[in-house]
Formats: sequence, structure tokens, C-alpha cells
Amino acid sequence: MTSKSRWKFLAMLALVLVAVMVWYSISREDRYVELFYFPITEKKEPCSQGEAERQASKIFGNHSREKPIFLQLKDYFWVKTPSAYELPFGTKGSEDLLLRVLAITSYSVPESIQSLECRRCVVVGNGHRLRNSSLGSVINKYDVVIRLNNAPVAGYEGDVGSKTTIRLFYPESAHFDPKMENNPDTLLVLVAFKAMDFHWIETILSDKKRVRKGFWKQPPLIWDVNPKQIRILNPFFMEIAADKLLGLPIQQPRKIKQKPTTGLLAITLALHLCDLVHIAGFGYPDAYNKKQTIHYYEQITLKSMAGSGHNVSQEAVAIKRMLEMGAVRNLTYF
Ligand SMILES: CC(=O)N[C@H]1[C@H]([C@H](O)[C@H](O)CO)O[C@](OP(=O)(O)OC[C@H]2O[C@@H](n3ccc(N)nc3=O)[C@H](O)[C@@H]2O)(C(=O)O)C[C@@H]1O
Ligand SMILES: CC(=O)N[C@@H]1[C@@H](O)[C@H](O[C@@H]2O[C@H](CO)[C@H](O)[C@H](O)[C@H]2O)[C@@H](CO)O[C@H]1O
Repeated sequence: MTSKSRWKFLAMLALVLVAVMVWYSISREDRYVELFYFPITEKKEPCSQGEAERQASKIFGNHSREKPIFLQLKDYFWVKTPSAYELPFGTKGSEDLLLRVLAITSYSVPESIQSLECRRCVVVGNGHRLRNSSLGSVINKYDVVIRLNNAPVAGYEGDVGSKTTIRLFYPESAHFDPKMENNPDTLLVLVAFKAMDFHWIETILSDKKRVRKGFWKQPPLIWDVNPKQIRILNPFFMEIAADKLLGLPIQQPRKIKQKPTTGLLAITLALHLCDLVHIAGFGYPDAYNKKQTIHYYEQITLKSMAGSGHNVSQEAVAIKRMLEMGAVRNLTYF
């Protein structure tokens, strides 16, 4: 081989190598390397009482832990607790509807959670990263498993587990067959975004005439749940997720409503309820990755989220910050 053709050969080799590297990085779900991933052991994680509280106080301030997780009748019946903001950041203007809902639901944190010496929690996001993760048995080992919206477990147990301690939802995200996707004692926690969300749960639980208008997607008209399972999330957590994690304005013009995703809200909640907070299934593809499906259970892309009022890149920054400071740990990659 002459020296000229040797150089040609080496240049070709380098080109092929670069092409393979580019192909590899594009074929990945997105361009993040496996940052903030920790290997999973079969043992229960060591749990330090008060750890999440210490971390939460750094992010949300010292007094956020004093807030009740769920709204209580006594705060709206005898004493009319004033709220500075309207839904979804407060209850201002929705008190009457809320009062009727609180009269037929409950607010207690179940004894099974109260009695734990140290609360190990995992928040399971709906992200595609859970697919083929085989994390099911790991997820089932946590004391509290928090799930979101209509994310299924049936048929996905190997990847996402089958235990659901808490599920956050709103009418448009309620699963039509709640018995199939939850356990008999799962707490179904309503995240209210508008007064109609209180009205919907009232009509369901009291079997009153359903209202079809006022929702961006038709919620269930019949919903087979036990009222004892229902809780109403304190909108305070939506307020601090928006303010302290995303720096969003709380008072916004009616049309442009920026708000945290339900997953970010769930992490905020977990940092107030738990001693240890792990997450799994969080992280969106990059915006240019238009064909990548976002859920572990259905084929939809980022396009479906246009008009949702979420800024997923800003949320990724907030989650990375929490991972870096050790407030939460990640079972999948980010
Ligand atoms: C069309 C639409 O409005 N989609 C919204 C859906 C939809 O309403 C429900 O799935 C019910 O069908 O709900 C949302 O979210 P969604 O139900 O998709 O996902 C729940 C939470 O998981 C985290 N997630 C999800 C996918 C992904 N690739 N990475 C993630 O990190 C997010 O934190 C997300 O909140 C929602 O409530 O936040 C936000 C989505 O914008
Ligand atoms: C004013 C109004 O109803 N806006 C709707 C948004 O709330 C809704 O976003 C969705 O609103 C939900 C609350 O109802 C959750 O925040 C969810 O994460 C978010 O995606 C989008 C969905 O495509 O449709 C608009 O018409």
C-alpha cells in the first residue's frame, strides 16, 4: 500500500467510525447520557428519617412541611380558610363546590403510611424509559408507590410493578376502569385545575346529574370507586412546584396558563410526605426527536403536549437540580 492510499484508508476508517457514533447517539431515545442513574440492589434502600424533609426545606422553605397534604372539611366549614389564588394554585372562588366534595370524602393519611418508621417512596412517571426496564419488582418494594393519571399497570407489571399506594389524577386523566389499574386501598388523589373538577367528583360520588361541558376531554360518567379512597390534593403543592421549582408566575393572564406537569407535582408531594424519594420513568425526548413515543404504554409523541401549558425543558432542569443535590434519586436514566 502506498502512503497516499494508506492515508485514504485511514480517512475512510475514521469516517465510518464517526458515522457509527452519530448513528448510535441518534438511535438513543435522546441525547442525555446516563446521568444520575444508580444501580439497583435487591435489598431495601437504607432510609434516613427526616432526610426528604431536610432536602425539601432547602428547595421549598422551612414551613411547607406544616401544610396538610389533603384538603380538610374543617378548614372550609367552621373556619373559612382564605386562599390567595384561584385553582390550580389555590381554592379562591371554588369554596362552595369544594365544601360539598369534602363533606363526602376523607382527608386522612392512611394508618399504613402513618405508622411507617421511615417512608420509602417512588414516583413512577409515565415515560417511555420504563419500557423493557424490568423495574417492576424493584418498584413494588417501596412502601409508597405514587402513580399518575391513567398510566396502566395491567400488562406492564414486569416494567412498572403492580403496587399503587397513591394515584394523582384529574377528571380528564381518570382511568375509565379504576378497579383494574389500582389496588383496593389505592388513594385516588384529585388534582383540581378548575371548579368543574370538584363538580365532576361530586356528581360521580353522589350520583347526581352529570355535566358533559367544561372539560377538554370527556371524563368518565360512571366511575366505580369507593369514596373512602378519594382525597383532594392541597393546591399549595401546585403553587410551590410552580413557584419554587419552575419560577412560574402564580397570577397569570387567563389565556396563557403555565403549570407544572402532574409528575413534577407528585415529586413535590413526595418530598413532603416521605423520608426517601426515588423516581422512575421521568424525562422527555428532545424537541427535534419528533417520532419518539413518550409513554411506556401508548404511541404518542411530544406533539400531543402542544397547548398543555408545560415547559418540559424547564422541568428537566428542575429535576436535574433535585438529582444533583441528592433530594431525589433516579431508577431510570436522565
Ligand atoms: C394531551 C395531554 O394533555 N397530555 C397530558 C397528559 C394527559 O392529560 C394524561 O396522560 C391523561 O391522558 O398528562 C400529563 O402527563 P402524562 O400523563 O403524559 O405523564 C405523567 C407524568 O410523567 C412524566 N413524564 C411523562 C412522559 C415522559 N416521557 N416523561 C415524563 O417525565 C411527567 O412529569 C408527566 O406529568 C400530566 O398530567 O402532567 C401531561 C400531558 O401534557
Ligand atoms: C383551558 C383548557 O381547558 N386548556 C386545556 C389544557 O388544560 C389541557 O392541558 C392539560 O391540562 C390538564 C389539567 O386539566 C393537565 O395540566 C395536563 O397536564 C395538561 O396537559 C390541554 C390538553 O391538550 O387542552 C387545553 O384545551
